[in-house]
Amino acid sequence: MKIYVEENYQKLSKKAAYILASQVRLKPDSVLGLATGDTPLGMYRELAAMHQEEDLDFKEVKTFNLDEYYGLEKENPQSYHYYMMENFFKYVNIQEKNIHIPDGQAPDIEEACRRYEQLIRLMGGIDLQVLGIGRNGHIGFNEPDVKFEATTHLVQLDEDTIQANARFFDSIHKVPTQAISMGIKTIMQAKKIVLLASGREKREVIQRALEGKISPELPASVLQLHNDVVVILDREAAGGLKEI
Ligand SMILES: N[C@@H]1[C@@H](O)[C@H](O)[C@@H](COP(=O)(O)O)O[C@@H]1O
Repeated sequence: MKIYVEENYQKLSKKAAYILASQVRLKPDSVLGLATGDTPLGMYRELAAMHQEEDLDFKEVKTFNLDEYYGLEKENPQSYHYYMMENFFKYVNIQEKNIHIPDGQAPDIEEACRRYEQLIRLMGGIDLQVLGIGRNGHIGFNEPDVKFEATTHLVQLDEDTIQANARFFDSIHKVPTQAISMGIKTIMQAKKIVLLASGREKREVIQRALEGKISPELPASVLQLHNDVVVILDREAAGGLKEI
């Protein structure tokens, strides 16, 4: 595991964007696994700027998002579809046919999950997966006590996650209680993983995920078993690490 500690959020975002841009430059038809949440916003802004100013080309890039709320239409401003369009895709030259995000309204969820996994395999697997981390250690929407062997599936969200994400909704009662998420197995099959965490509120969970026991109780701890993980933290998030 390679851990970078950057001075602040802006530098963290630049570092993450630089790693993604290098991946795309080395392999223009890369398959990228993408995350939502507040943490990767700066990285998406940097990548959009690199597209405008340095011709970073997304024409052949394929993307698979980690997760989507269950029950929200794509047009809902709280959906991850909307987030991706508004914060990243509309600023770069990615082709719509190359964008994949779980369908939160799929009539047959199991079939949709199976198809999502098949598509990832068909595209040759994920070259680089970006991850954030939830306060409870979730990655994607893989909540504590998840099965490590799970692939894309319907998830029941934890109370803690619902509370953490309530800030994006008018009221906590509007936060969906379920989501479709890549599973831990899907994530662990990515060739390379980049985990981002910023801020004081991620300090404890980062320490436990990177230096604690590997256990389904803390889903992100499984990353200790992957052989190509880059962790990018700001100083605040790195503050609890003992080995830095
Ligand atoms: N499903 C997403 C995760 O993919 C994300 O990593 C996490 C942390 O979000 P943030 O970056 O806003 O702290 O929250 C959400 O629940």
